[in-house]
Formats: sequence, structure tokens, C-alpha cells
Amino acid sequence: MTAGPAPRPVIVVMGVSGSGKSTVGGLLADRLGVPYAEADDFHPPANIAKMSAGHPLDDADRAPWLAAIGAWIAERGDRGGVVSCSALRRRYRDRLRADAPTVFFLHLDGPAELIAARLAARMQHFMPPGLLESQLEALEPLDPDEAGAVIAIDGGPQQITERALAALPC
Ligand SMILES: Nc1ncnc2c1ncn2[C@@H]1O[C@H](COP(=O)(O)OP(=O)(O)OP(=O)(O)O)[C@@H](O)[C@H]1O
Ligand SMILES: O=C(O)[C@H](O)[C@@H](O)[C@H](O)[C@H](O)CO
Repeated sequence: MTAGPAPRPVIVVMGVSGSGKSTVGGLLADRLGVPYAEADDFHPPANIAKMSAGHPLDDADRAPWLAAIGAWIAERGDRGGVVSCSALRRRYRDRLRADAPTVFFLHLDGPAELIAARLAARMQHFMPPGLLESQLEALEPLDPDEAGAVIAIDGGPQQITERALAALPC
């Protein structure tokens, strides 16, 4: 009897808007050879409209979005995958873990000034840089009992991706 492929947990790249989730998430998925999903593609249109108008989302707005991301993670099962998702609050991460208990979080973290500068330079994105403050207010860092790691976001995308790879459990 031959052993099947080793189980691979889905990785959630988390952090505030502008922390580099999409940039690093895509590179990480390429390096791991697994599918990548972009959190913004799971928002109902009303959520995009609300953020575009400069208003932060609340828990009720985020509920269907987290459910859709959780469904994607659950569908991947133990075949691996990378999904970006701000996952700012502990309860949002608990929601995702309810669908996939083995999920592993990589929190892209760095100085607010660095993130603000990257957002200011970003072109053609619906998310107004002015919402960064509300994102930082909502952010609850990973608790010690949560499977995950904090990744510093100084340096270039490749360098951050190397850090992320080194922080993975296997
Ligand atoms: N390491 C880096 N060095 C310089 N610029 C970067 C780096 N990582 C990302 N950027 C740039 O910073 C901006 C924000 O990055 P990105 O869109 O990946 O963040 P995000 O966390 O996915 O944001 P959002 O949640 O708003 O979608 C983009 O313009 C991106 O090209
Ligand atoms: O939880 C949230 O407030 C949202 O997910 C935001 O983080 C945006 O989706 C994203 O940052 C813009 O791309």
C-alpha cells in the first residue's frame, strides 16, 4: 500500500488593508504550487460599495464574506491553498476555523507609516487609504493559542515571501 500525499493546511494571509496580503499571498501560493484565492472576490457588491464610499465594514457586513471564504477553505480540505483575508478580529478567525480547524494564519505586520505609504502609492483599488485607521483599530493580533505566525513586512515582496515560507509549520 502506498501512502497518499501529505495533508497540507490552507494558509490565510491576514492583516490590515495595505499590509501586502494580495502581493505576498499570490507569491506564496506560486511557491507552494497551490491555488490562491483573493478575499476581495468574496465580498458581496454592497460591501465593496460601502468601503468605496469610505465606510468601514461592521460584523454584519463581514458575516457573509467570512462564510464564503470559509467555504472555499473547507472545499480545499487538506489539499492546501492560500487565501488573503484581513481576518482582523479573533472572532473572524474563529469563524474560519469552524469550517477548517487546521487553517494556519500568517499575519503581515509592520509600522502604520509604512503601510500608509504603500496604500498612498497604490493605484486603481477601491479601498480608500483613509480606512487604514479603522482597520488598525479593529485589528486583534493572533493569540498564543492560535496556529499562525507574524511576518514582518519591511523589504521587498520576495523577501517577505521567504520569511513566510520559513514560518510555515512544515
Ligand atoms: N513588500 C512590498 N514593498 C513595496 N510595496 C509593496 C510591498 N508589498 C505590497 N506592496 C504594494 O503595496 C500596496 C498594498 O499591497 P496589497 O494590495 O498586496 O495589500 P493588501 O493587504 O492585499 O491590501 P487590501 O487588503 O487593501 O487589498 C500595493 O500597491 C502593492 O503593490
Ligand atoms: O475586513 C475588512 O474590512 C475588509 O476585508 C477589508 O480589509 C478589505 O476587504 C480589504 O482590505 C480591501 O482590499
